[in-house]
Amino acid sequence: MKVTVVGAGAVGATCADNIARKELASELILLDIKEGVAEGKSIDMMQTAALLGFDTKIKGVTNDYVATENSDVVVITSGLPRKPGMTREELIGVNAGIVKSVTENILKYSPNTIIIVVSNPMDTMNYLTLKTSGLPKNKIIGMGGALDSARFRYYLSQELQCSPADLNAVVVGGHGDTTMIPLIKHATWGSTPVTNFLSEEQQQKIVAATMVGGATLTKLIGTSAWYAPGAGTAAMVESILRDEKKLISSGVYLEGEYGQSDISLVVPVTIGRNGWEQILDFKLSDEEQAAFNKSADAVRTMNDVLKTL
Ligand SMILES: NC(=O)c1ccc[n+]([C@@H]2O[C@H](COP(=O)([O-])OP(=O)(O)OC[C@H]3O[C@@H](n4cnc5c(N)ncnc54)[C@H](O)[C@@H]3O)[C@@H](O)[C@H]2O)c1
Ligand SMILES: O=C(O)C[C@H](O)C(=O)O
Repeated sequence: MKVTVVGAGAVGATCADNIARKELASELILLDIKEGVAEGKSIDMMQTAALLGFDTKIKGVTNDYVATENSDVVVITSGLPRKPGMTREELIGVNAGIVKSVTENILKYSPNTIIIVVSNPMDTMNYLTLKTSGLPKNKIIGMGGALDSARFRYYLSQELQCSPADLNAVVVGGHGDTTMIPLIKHATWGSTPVTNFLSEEQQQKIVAATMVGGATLTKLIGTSAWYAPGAGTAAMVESILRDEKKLISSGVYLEGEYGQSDISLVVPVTIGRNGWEQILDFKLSDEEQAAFNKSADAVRTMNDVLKTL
């Protein structure tokens, strides 16, 4: 199997590192526009192979799309990250141009690939990739829910003093500070609702912390996060290449599901060899559906900005 990761920055390199360590692919191409960066990081990672014992061959290239030919999966992480105080949406002007040109270049050499979009603002970048590529909708998947749901489980586990591995918790909506919706009433510990163990105040605190999870880290670090984003993206690559059909909430193109159409939003989906395969209907309450519709309005406003660029 062959995977290409575009963007050898913090998230792209971490994602590549996770893919190699798990031996998800035999061949891994890391591509960046900055001369030498992808080459250097690839050699650095390959020098861990003797220590970690993986067989994946990682090759770094500077803007050489020929090397990406016949990729089974392509991950797009190229683009600017936000700085403290910024929203993800403020990145649209620069990142839309980058994501569009990367998608066009990728398709020249891998016309049937599955694309995972990471660059922000993810919901709009995923929509843009779908419209630019003309690929079937199942082959374009936005990474955001994998990360936000992992953060949700982290904050729940801190409050419950339990293992995040024992928690099932899903975030839907947009991948934005105000658009994501951690579905706390659907979250379980074992098979019991977490709400049985948490006061209303604790629940609100967890939901609020999850929603600004990315902004909190950006403020602390000075740029946005990469360990969990890289791991979340690699988990999606794993579910595709191993045909695991794992339930991973992800950005997908909706055609009536969850009451929305002609938009990419994060919903619970299974991910397997065909890309995203099924959308699960979580039967949102009226209040949750209203929040989902509000997120859709905000994301649609950003999608409209694409027409002005
Ligand atoms: N969806 C999510 O959950 C999520 C999580 C984390 C980061 N992100 C987003 O991912 C993107 C990358 O974040 P990062 O922290 O890795 O940033 P970074 O600055 O460390 O890396 C970005 C890389 O993209 C490269 N690049 C820019 N234009 C390119 C082009 N045309 N072709 C190839 N490479 C190009 C840059 O040279 C740089 O190496 C940002 O937009 C960030 O907001 C999204
Ligand atoms: O917060 C960001 O801007 C990056 C990413 O979307 C995240 O949630 O970590």
